[in-house]
Amino acid sequence: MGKVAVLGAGSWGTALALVLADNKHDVHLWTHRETLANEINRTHKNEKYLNDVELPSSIKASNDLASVVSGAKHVILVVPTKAMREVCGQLKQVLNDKTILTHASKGIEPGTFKRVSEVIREEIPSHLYEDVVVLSGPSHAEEVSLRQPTTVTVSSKELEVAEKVQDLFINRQFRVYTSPDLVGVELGGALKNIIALGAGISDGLGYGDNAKAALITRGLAEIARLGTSMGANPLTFSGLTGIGDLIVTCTSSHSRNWRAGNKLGQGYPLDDVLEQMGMVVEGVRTTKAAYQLAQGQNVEMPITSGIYRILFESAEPRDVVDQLMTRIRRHEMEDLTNILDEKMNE
Ligand SMILES: NC(=O)C1=CN([C@@H]2O[C@H](COP(=O)(O)OP(=O)(O)OC[C@H]3O[C@@H](n4cnc5c(N)ncnc54)[C@H](OP(=O)(O)O)[C@@H]3O)[C@@H](O)[C@H]2O)C=CC1
Ligand SMILES: O=C(CO)COP(=O)(O)O
Repeated sequence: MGKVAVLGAGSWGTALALVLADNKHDVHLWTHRETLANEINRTHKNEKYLNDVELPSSIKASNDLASVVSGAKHVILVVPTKAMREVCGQLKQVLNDKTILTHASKGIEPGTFKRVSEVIREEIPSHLYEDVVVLSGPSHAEEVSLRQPTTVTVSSKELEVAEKVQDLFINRQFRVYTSPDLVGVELGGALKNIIALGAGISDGLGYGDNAKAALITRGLAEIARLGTSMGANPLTFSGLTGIGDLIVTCTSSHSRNWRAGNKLGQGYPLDDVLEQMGMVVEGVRTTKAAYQLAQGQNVEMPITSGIYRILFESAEPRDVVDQLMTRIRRHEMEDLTNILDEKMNE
């Protein structure tokens, strides 16, 4: 099997490195911290991000980006969305061979409203890669690292390239599907983090399963509304990278977005919550991006707007729930049936 470079030794990068090592690839894991690289090579653990999980010695960690990517047929980018431009800037200096670039990050950039694959394409000259692929779906690192059954989807502009990434990762515990809808796959993964913050807030306030089910279904409706306005296929949101990821993130205490929301619902201030997490909470930046996008495109996203007000305008969570519950009466499926009708007539 060939050499694969995984960039980002947080929880998800380390878990994906494990899947690749299980598939007998030659895995080189890059971290920007020399101390962490040394610790992983010495202890075969990544205590901070995946405590207790034993890493095989076939995973070699390093903070030397050039040596990590040298000769790698595949480069997997798994840093937080916020760090993606910076890491791509470093990567383009050291990429020599034409590789397949896959990212597994979930976010949208505030200000530019770019999806992660668009950020990568902007930063890395196209002669350095065959295609940019996204890997997304309901997949907490903690469960993947225990080899518990997990399903994800890969997508790219060229479906054959996504199929190569499917081959790279698929195994008996990690089932990989393909999708031609790159936009829908990336947006589903990014936008579900906003709703997961909301589910955490709801739980933190002491509301029950009814409220959470409402957030998941009405959240999906507004994800599909924004996603479709950006060119996604609405059906993608009923798949693994839409409702699948929404369920896993809104209902699991593994989710950092849910955990952060839960603390907010209990009344802790955002800055304190983020500091205590020590891991990335992508939903915060993506809420800002989605809120701005929705305003610009005139797309109605009441839950996202409410979460934006809690995060950035110090709105009281209970007041926001009250406002959501007393909005003007609507037909439940109004916008989704309109979208589907339009698609059918295309
Ligand atoms: N965890 C999960 O279960 C899943 C996560 N994802 C997505 O994967 C992406 C990464 O998340 P995850 O691994 O969980 O995040 P973590 O917070 O666990 O780890 C992030 C890693 O990125 C590193 N990093 C941060 N900034 C930079 C930088 N400027 N240059 C280089 N490295 C940097 C961090 O290093 P440092 O220690 O120095 O901060 C850390 O090693 C996110 O977009 C997330 O949504 C997707 C599916 C599942
Ligand atoms: O995307 C994830 C699972 O699919 C992980 O979600 P969190 O970033 O909220 O932990």
